[in-house]
Amino acid sequence: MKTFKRLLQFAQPIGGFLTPYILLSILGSIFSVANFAMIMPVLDTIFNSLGDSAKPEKLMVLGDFEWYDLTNWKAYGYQFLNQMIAEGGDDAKMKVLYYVCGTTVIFSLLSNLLRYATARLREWMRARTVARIRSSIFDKVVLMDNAFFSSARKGDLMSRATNDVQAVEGAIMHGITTFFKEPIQLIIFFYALFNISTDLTLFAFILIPVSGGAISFIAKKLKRHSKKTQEMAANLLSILDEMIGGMRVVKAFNSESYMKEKYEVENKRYVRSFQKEASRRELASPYSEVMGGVFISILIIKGGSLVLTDASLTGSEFIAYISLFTQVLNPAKAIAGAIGNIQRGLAAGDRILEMLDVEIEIKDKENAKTLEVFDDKVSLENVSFAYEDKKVLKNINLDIPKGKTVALVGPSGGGKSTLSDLIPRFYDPTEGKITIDGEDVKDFTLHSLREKMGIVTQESILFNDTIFNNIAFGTSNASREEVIEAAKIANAHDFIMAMEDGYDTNIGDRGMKLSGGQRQRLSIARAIFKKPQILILDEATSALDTESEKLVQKALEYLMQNCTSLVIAHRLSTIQHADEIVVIKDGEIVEKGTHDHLLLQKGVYHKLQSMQKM
Ligand SMILES: Nc1ncnc2c1ncn2[C@@H]1O[C@H](COP(=O)(O)OP(=O)(O)OP(=O)(O)O)[C@@H](O)[C@H]1O
Repeated sequence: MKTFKRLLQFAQPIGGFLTPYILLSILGSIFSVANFAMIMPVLDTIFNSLGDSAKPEKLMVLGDFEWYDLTNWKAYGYQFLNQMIAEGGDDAKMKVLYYVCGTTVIFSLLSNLLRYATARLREWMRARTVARIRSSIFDKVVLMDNAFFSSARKGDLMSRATNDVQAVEGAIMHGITTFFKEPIQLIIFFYALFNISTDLTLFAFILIPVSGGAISFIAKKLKRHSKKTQEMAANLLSILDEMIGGMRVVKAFNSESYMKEKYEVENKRYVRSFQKEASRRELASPYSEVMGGVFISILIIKGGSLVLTDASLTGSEFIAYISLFTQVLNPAKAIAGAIGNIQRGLAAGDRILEMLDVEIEIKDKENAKTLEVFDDKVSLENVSFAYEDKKVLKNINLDIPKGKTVALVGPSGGGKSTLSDLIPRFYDPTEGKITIDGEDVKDFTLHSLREKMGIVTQESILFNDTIFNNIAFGTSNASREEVIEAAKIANAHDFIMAMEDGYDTNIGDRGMKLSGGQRQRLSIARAIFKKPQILILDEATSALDTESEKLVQKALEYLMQNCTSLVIAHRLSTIQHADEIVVIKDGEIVEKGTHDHLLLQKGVYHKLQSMQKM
């Protein structure tokens, strides 16, 4: 119930929807009852019991009787029909029949029009609510800490945002119908049934809880199973996602059958789980059908005895009662069917809410300041960092003075990328702090902090969009001149102009239509376009051939002149001119100094240099 309530909050403001929805449902149910009640005059006309009754002493006048007592409405209607018969000629009864059937058609039309209107309202509500859930998920994912993405599988996230949202969609639709519409229908139908026969309806009431108890028992079992099935669907999606992402490797290593097998195993587990769940869910419907059959039979026996022995019920009333009762079963069945669906949706809803509830650790603190200008230096003070339990950086002290270039070098896995991730706060240090001009970076808003930084990573991360939009990424009113200028500095202009649509060429998913070097030059252009004050280059030129590397290197050097830069490089030739070179090994700074100074030391840097020369 808590989950459902929270999901319903996405439907706010719900008042504007519920009032017309409930009103339309009430009206629809009234016309539906009236429609079924018309069977009484039809039967009474055909079986000749109309027109035989003695003339009443005083004619009933509309508005003169209690409107809530349906027997009065029946008497009024019969009085009207009797008059028609009394005043009509030989074919009066036939005319009455036409009249009654015409009215039935009108009632039927009205009740169905109203049903259609409620369905439209419900669909509108559902679409709006689900769109909001989807947006909330996206908004949350955008804000999530990087740490979340290393521990959670992408497929699982995707599955929550697609399959689970779909299941919730079904649950919301059924939920709205079940909680707001069907009970109204049930009340109105039961009101009519009580008016026809109190005895028979009281009797029916005894039977209902028996089936209700059994249905909720099935539903409970269903929920337990559901969560497992959703998780398996997420696994399937994960494997597919991994396979598509790693297609080249899968093919190059002839691992198609390995992947297929992996997928098949998971697919079979999913099917088994799904079947188990479906067989339980589908049980609800035949089960309620059978219960319905048993119900009706028992009612016919009881009602028949009221007609035959007691004579407290007329034949036409009895038939109308039974046909109305079959309609009562519809909302009751809908509720039973919906319980399963709602349980399924709630299990999915739990998974969605779990994701929305993930605590975001890297966020603006209260009263965070805007980082206006950067004047002096970026400092790492006794910084240590661990990915969960794995300590990756140990007690790092480092200054990056304004306008200078500091290079990080060292053996693979030493912690260079991790260190560079701490400055834009992709992660926060586990110990120590990072300051800009003496102030903790945590005191600044994330937006103003990251606004000052340009980052180019080993992997060029591009989006399925035009070249122009990829360079001007995140800026809505970028000028063409500025974009072109950035591309020229990054040595990307020429290859862009050689493409079919120039800057308006779409580069495909993650820039698939470009070569590795072209992708890298675009991400450099993107960083240049931002005119950053602090530049972080993590293997920014690794995917370039020697020729373009030289050109890009020049561009970067030009850029670095005006920037404060932190450069990570494996190829030491690219950072020889850095103001300071910092050697990181196993999470610790082992050497620091200029190129010449470090060579003289004959330590790790010297060793790395000699290895690259070989
Ligand atoms: N998201 C992560 N979760 C857990 N451990 C990680 C994560 N990212 C990196 N590591 C680990 O942290 C250590 C440092 O990694 P990092 O990428 O910072 O090293 P690096 O010096 O940049 O390496 P390379 O030069 O190969 O890029 C490695 O042992 C790596 O396995």
